Amino acid sequence: MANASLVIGNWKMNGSQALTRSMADALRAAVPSCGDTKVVVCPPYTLLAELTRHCYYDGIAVGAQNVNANENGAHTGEVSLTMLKELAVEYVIVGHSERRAMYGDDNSAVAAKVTAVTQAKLNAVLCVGEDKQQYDAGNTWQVVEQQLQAACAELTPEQAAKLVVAYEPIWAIGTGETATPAQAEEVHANIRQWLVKRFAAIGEKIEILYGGSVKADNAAELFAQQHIDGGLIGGASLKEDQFVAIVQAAQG
Ligand SMILES: O=C[C@H](O)COP(=O)(O)O
Repeated sequence: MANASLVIGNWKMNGSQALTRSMADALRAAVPSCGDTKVVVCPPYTLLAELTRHCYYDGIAVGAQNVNANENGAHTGEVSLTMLKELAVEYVIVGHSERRAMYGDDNSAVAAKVTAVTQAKLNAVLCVGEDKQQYDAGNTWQVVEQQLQAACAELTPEQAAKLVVAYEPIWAIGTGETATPAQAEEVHANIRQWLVKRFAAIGEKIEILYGGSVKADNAAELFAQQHIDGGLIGGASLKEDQFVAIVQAAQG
């Protein structure tokens, strides 16, 4: 049994055709069979086709970092779910804190995206998490609960089966400052309780990932926590050796 069932790399606005190929090769060589751990790589849109060409085999899936909830039409610069599906994308990150803070993804936009992604039968990776000020004020759970409530307001249990939740304390993203395993575990346990209350049996099965400065040297301890089902990895997912080591820590 793996320590963690899902590891997702979020390249953000980084990467190249060359990194796409070398990451695919590194993962293929180091983790030829990912066993119980699913590995997903989310590069920028422009690299999706290249990644699909190199990674389209069991165990490694392709993900996108965002999507437009509309089906098609006059939305200059946007990308639809149909377009992502044509590239064999299986996962879509929704509501990342960087999009919430810089690109206007408020709770209602996030809810529309989660609904659209799960309706299209892709996996929506819903990001939630508090900022430093909210953390210092002791409001972590209040913030996370509000984000969950807003994003899941319209979801049916069938759609919830395609949901993944990523808890990412904003103060730990790209800062090198990580929530301790115990801190993360406490929030994850609350998220699990909330999901079960909201979606009954399906809530037990929704994967809950931790994100925020996960590296090769802290991954195993985080993944060992009861309610941490895997990781959403930023910076370390751009380095082949780091990302492979994190996947191996997930495999146990
Ligand atoms: O999506 C990934 C998260 O924002 C975590 O990023 P990080 O691992 O660079 O802290």
